[in-house]
This record gives sequence, structure tokens and C-alpha cells, in this order.
Amino acid sequence: MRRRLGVMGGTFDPIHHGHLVAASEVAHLFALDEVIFVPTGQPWMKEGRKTSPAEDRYLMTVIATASNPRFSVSRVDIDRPGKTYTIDTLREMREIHGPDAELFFITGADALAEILSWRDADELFNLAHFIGCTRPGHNLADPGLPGGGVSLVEVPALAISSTECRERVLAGEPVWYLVPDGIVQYINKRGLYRDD
Ligand SMILES: Nc1ncnc2c1ncn2[C@@H]1O[C@H](COP(=O)(O)OP(=O)(O)OP(=O)(O)O)[C@@H](O)[C@H]1O
Ligand SMILES: O=C(O)c1ccc[n+]([C@@H]2O[C@H](COP(=O)([O-])O)[C@@H](O)[C@H]2O)c1
Repeated sequence: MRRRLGVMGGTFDPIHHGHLVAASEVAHLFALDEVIFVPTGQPWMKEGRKTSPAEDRYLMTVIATASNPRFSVSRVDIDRPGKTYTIDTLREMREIHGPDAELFFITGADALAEILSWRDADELFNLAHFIGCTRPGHNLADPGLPGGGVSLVEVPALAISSTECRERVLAGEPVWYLVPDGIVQYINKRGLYRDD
């Protein structure tokens, strides 16, 4: 049997329940054997703003996914020097998991809408099937990747963003239940998001 692998890329600054619910629902709908969360190294589309150290974002992703036997975390994007491009992520995933693995790249509606501006967009669909998930406040539409290969799916709607979580911590407001308990504790322990 070919292994069906989901790849959930994100900056995860911090990881929140919107990410986890989307990954879990897609794993269910597409009968995925595993979902590999891949924190970005240098997210070039977020260059104008402050991003937490990659090791903090990696550790938060490990903490948030540890209890799910189908979830794992890869360091490929944070260990590759330079800006993070999904074309490189998917090539590396293919190398690691071999020619028989079926790759499914999972993305929210907002990220999917930008996909034609990603590096080597016309090659992306050769490397994975793309799955676009609904996200409150964003329209979900097929971006028209050359060659197709995009599925649009509805996932339980959670109007949570990492930006809102960071802003709430800065303002001294609670993020309990927006992020897993271990992430609240990690943010406090490391003093993340306390200054802008
Ligand atoms: N609430 C959500 N529901 C569905 N998909 C989501 C949700 N939040 C994020 N995603 C998707 O998860 C992926 C990683 O998102 P990312 O780490 O940039 O989080 P974010 O909340 O969008 O962050 P920020 O607010 O800092 O831009 C993207 O494909 C994004 O569209
Ligand atoms: O390949 C690109 O050019 C590209 C441009 C923007 C975003 N991405 C990827 O899309 C995923 C979500 O990104 P972000 O910035 O919304 O956290 C993450 O895996 C990024 O590496 C990829």
C-alpha cells in the first residue's frame, strides 16, 4: 500500500487549534496515514514582521502534536539555510519518503489564494496534491494551479489566528483554549510575544 502523507506547512508562531483541527479533519477525509507538520525556517512572505526563533516554533509544534499518533514534525524547513520555499520542502519530502509515498500539501484558504506567487508555482502540482481548507474570514477558491491538482474541503470553523494569539499575549489577555495548554505554558516560560 502506498503511504498517504499529509504535509502541513506553517510558521506556527504560535501553533493554535485552527491548525490542529484542519490537519485532523483532512487526515480523516483523505485517509492519511500521517500528517507531518513542517515549521518554516525563514517565511519570506512574512519578512516585514518579527518572527520568533525557529527553535521556539519547532518546539511548540512538537508539544502541540505529541499526543496524536498520526501527527509528526519535520525540521527540513528550519534546517535548510535561506528562505523557505514549498518547492524545496516537497522535493525533500519526496527524497525522504521515496517514490511510492503520496504527498498531500495542506493549506488554509488564505495561503492557497497566494499560491500562484509562490516560487516555481507551476511545478508544485507535480510534487503533491494540494488541499485547501476553509478558514473563517477568507474565501476558499481554486487558485487554478497549472495542471490542477487542488481539492477544496470544509473543516470545522475556528476563527483563530497566530496574529490574534500574539496580540492577546501582548495585551495581557488569555490565550487559554485558543492554543493547547502546553503552548500557553511554553509561551509563559519563554516570555514570547511580550513586546512588539
Ligand atoms: N483557523 C484556521 N483554520 C484553517 N486553516 C488555518 C487556520 N489558521 C491557519 N491556517 C492555515 O495553516 C497554515 C499555517 O498558518 P500560519 O502558521 O501562517 O498561521 P496564521 O494563523 O495564519 O498566522 P499569522 O496570523 O501569524 O499570519 C496556513 O496554510 C493557514 O492558511
Ligand atoms: O514556496 C513559497 O514561495 C511559499 C510562499 C509562502 C508560503 N509558503 C508556505 O506556505 C505555508 C504557510 O505559510 P505561512 O507563511 O502562511 O505560515 C508554509 O509551509 C510556507 O513555507 C510557501
